[in-house]
Amino acid sequence: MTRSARDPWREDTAPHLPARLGDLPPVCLLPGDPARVDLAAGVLDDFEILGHNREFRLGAGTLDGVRIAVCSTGIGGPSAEITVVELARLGVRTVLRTGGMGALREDLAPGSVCAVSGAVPGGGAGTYYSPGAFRTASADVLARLHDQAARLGIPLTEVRVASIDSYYLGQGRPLPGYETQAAHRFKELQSCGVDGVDMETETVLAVARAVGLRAGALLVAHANRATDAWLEDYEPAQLAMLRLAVHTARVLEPYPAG
Ligand SMILES: O=P(O)(O)O[C@H]1O[C@H](CO)[C@@H](O)[C@H]1O
Ligand SMILES: O=c1cc[nH]c(=O)[nH]1
Repeated sequence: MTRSARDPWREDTAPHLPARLGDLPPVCLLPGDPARVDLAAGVLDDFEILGHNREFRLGAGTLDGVRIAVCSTGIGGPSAEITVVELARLGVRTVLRTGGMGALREDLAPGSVCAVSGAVPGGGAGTYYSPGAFRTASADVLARLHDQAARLGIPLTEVRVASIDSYYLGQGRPLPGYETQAAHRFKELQSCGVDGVDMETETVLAVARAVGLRAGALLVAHANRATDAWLEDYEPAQLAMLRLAVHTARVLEPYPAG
């Protein structure tokens, strides 16, 4: 069978994600790190890995009988765009990023679990979708995250983020010979009205909106850039975030197609 370069699906199989039409439930969590897909086995029953291709590791499990998928996006906007576009065509209706961030606010200690209300535009691949628009999380996803956090006793802070397709200079980390540029860049980030930085949320929210999906983002602070603190024992914080994510996914009302 000859594939179209413009639309390189092989019948019902996605070009990048290891999945075919009909494989996935309507809700999918989106960690960046493929290893976080395996961690989801700690918060879901009957968890199984469905496939792995490049940075895209895909699994699914259940909570109280509700099936929930987990698919890693890899790092940055380009692979996050691919993930959201292909998940939409595979029949997923709601995506929830479950990622890490660098907090910019001093009071967000490493390990803090944060619900994203929105992301400022301009940081990555999301730029190709509604350029200049502030990216908001779906209101019902945000509301359910707060409900479930209260029910589970997980402290939750609402944040705005910038997603930057550059971990080092773009996030103001100094490199030899680039110290002044990095310091300037860090000040720029501190003054753009956001509480944290990551690398995918903006793209996930922007692309999801464009392809008709409901979307939200839950981020855990892996680091605090204001206090220069780094969380070495990261797994418990990731598990708290994943626990909140799956309980939220379980109670979301179905999101009907366009
Ligand atoms: O932990 P994840 O979800 O990958 O998220 C963060 O960690 C990576 C950088 O180390 C970037 O992907 C960033 O967004
Ligand atoms: O500093 C950080 C930590 C996690 N993720 C990022 O993008 N930056």
